Amino acid sequence: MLPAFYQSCSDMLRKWEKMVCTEGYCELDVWPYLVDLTRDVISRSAFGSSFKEGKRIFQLLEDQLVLTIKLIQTVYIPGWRFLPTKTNREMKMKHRDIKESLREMIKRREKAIKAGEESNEDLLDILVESNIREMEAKNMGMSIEDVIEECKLFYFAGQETTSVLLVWTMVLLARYPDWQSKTREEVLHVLGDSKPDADGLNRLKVVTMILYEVLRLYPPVVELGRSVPKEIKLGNLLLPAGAEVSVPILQIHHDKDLWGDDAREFKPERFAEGVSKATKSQVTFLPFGWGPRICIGQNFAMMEAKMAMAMILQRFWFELSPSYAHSPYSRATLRPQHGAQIVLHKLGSN
Ligand code: HEM
Repeated sequence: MLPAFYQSCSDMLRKWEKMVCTEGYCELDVWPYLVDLTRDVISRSAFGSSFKEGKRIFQLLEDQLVLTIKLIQTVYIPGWRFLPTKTNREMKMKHRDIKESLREMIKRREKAIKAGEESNEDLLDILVESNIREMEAKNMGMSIEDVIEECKLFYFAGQETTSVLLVWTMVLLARYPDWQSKTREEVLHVLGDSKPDADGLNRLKVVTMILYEVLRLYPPVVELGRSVPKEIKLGNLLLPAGAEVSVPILQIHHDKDLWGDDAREFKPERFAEGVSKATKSQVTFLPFGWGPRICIGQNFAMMEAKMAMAMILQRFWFELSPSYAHSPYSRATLRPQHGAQIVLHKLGSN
């Protein structure tokens, strides 16, 4: 996955470098760039060589989500979704487009795999390969609908969450210049100005501390929902079957009883000796969830974030713009409501 991370980060940073090249600095809202970056990464990782086509499919999925939210926000009338309204027709057209494009891609991949061509090692190849094996062994496998659902899950679970982590990391490093310098020192010490590799990224201890502290203060997913299928005793609580339980990640991460009086402060040093020391081995840090449904993309996200931050710090120093208004708000994830206006300076300029 590292080449995908590197390629996408380079594409974004090339744009930033162009913007700062005349004056040595520029002001920009980094949020849309970071959203684009993580979208690019997930498209490359899921669709590999068919990256451009994959990106178009993800755009269609995004459009569908916007239309779905629009439908949810209107008055519910039973049977309405079957009427040929403009929104319903648009939804259908997009669904058909996604299905046809994926069907074409899958067919091409199946043909290539059966002809013994080398795997792209992307999500689509893994799905198609395992499907071929299932079909051969049990004569049953995934339908196009199943593949669409898997692609949707990866896209929505893996894209916005990571851009949220990156945007709050930039905001906090801009707000705490000492930590920004410390982090850059480490990056330059470990990686110099060369291309980050897996070994180098794994040695970035301060960057990891920063990312954990950002995930604690601004967890991209603020709460988890769970249904209780059958009655269960949980400590002193008796939860009846059918109950809906919410795990308030944001509140747990900000709880003074669990984290101390400085729970609301940005103190990356609390993670200096890892997560278990910081949490005294209790389940109090759960940005990626916990238990059997824990995020399967957590290592992917951490490596992607390390690559992006290392490459940004190798090239720029940055501060918050006076036009930045701090307003985290939760809309599926914990986003910056008014964007993240940052003044970027080319490293070496004042
Ligand atoms: C900072 C980034 C990320 C955060 C904070 C995050 C957080 C989470 C959380 C809280 C869950 C729910 C766990 C639960 O229900 O207990 C989850 C599930 C999941 N995540 Fe992530 N995630 C991130 C990045 C990613 C990435 C990059 C991918 C894919 C490449 C990914 C794929 C998934 C999938 C497939 C699930 C569903 C797992 C299941 O239901 O078994 N996530 N994630």
